[in-house]
Amino acid sequence: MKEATIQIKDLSIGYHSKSDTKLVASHITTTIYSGELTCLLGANGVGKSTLLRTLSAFQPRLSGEIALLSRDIQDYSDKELSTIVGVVLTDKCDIRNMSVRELIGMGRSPYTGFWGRLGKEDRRIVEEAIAMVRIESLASRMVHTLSDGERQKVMIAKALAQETPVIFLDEPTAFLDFPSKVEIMQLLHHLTRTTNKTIFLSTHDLELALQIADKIWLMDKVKGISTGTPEDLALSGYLSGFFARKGIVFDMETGLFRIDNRYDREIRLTGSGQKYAMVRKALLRNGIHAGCEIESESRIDAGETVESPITLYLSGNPPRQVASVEELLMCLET
Ligand SMILES: Nc1ncnc2c1ncn2[C@@H]1O[C@H](COP(=O)(O)OP(=O)(O)OP(=O)(O)O)[C@@H](O)[C@H]1O
Repeated sequence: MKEATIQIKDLSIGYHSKSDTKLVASHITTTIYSGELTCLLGANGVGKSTLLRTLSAFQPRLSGEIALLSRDIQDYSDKELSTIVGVVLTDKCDIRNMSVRELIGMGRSPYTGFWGRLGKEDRRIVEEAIAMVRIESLASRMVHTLSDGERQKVMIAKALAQETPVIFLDEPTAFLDFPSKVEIMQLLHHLTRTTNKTIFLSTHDLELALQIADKIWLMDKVKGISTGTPEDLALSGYLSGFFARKGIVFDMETGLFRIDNRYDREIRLTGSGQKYAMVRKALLRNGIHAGCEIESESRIDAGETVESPITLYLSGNPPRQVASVEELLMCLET
């Protein structure tokens, strides 16, 4: 059953220095639920990391309330918090002389003590975390030899080994290649479903978040934080307004953003299926709007199957068959 894990009321976040206070965001009132993957989106510098660090008690709030499992987060001891909240930050840690398995084992320290020895059950949990993130091949490597993406996966496994009901992650997909981004987001989503964990992460991977997250938080300097399912945010117009820029359009049919390529030419395109779609895409990428609805003297026939040739009917020229999209684009250039 979904529960309100973290309740935030009129929260202000930012930084105190000797001379003044830098307010990053204020009047944040919202709730994070268990069994859900919540993704925090927002432009560079808007305050995502500051919010994550404040929610995980790594830095003090300026004002307002943060209740974790119905108790003010300030009232928890560090030890208590380490069994409830696991945090994965983007900061690169300079860890030397430690293997991946040992580092993930440190996720067990809330239960064993910092230098504590891992028992049989702890070791089983570590292996389980390694298997969940699919990094068996890295387990015996030394941490300082890993790539950024590999290290990111290891830090996620460490958080999983910590077995906390709440996990905060600051840009967990930042250094990952596309398949790994999808894999990690799906894994985190799956975990919320199977273990009822509360997972809250910041990301710039908009498309992935819109397709995988249960809830989206849009953070904006002027509008503050808007929250909801990706679909409700789309229907209310928040999403399209949030990322409104020249050249980006929000497609209500797919609920995703797409690049609005500008075009200065139009051409009739016939054919069907995948080949038609790919030829149309390539032409638009090159400033030519093509489609079966367009009336023009020249025409391109993309054929009916992937194997069919593409035929170019340029006015005043005999029909010309081309074998690839690349060749078609070259013909249109000349
Ligand atoms: N220690 C600090 N002291 C003062 N200001 C800070 C500190 N750390 C960050 N800031 C400022 O707070 C604001 C929010 O920064 P934050 O790192 O939270 O943004 P972000 O949304 O995570 O950005 P990005 O997407 O680029 O990672 C920025 O203006 C940043 O310069």
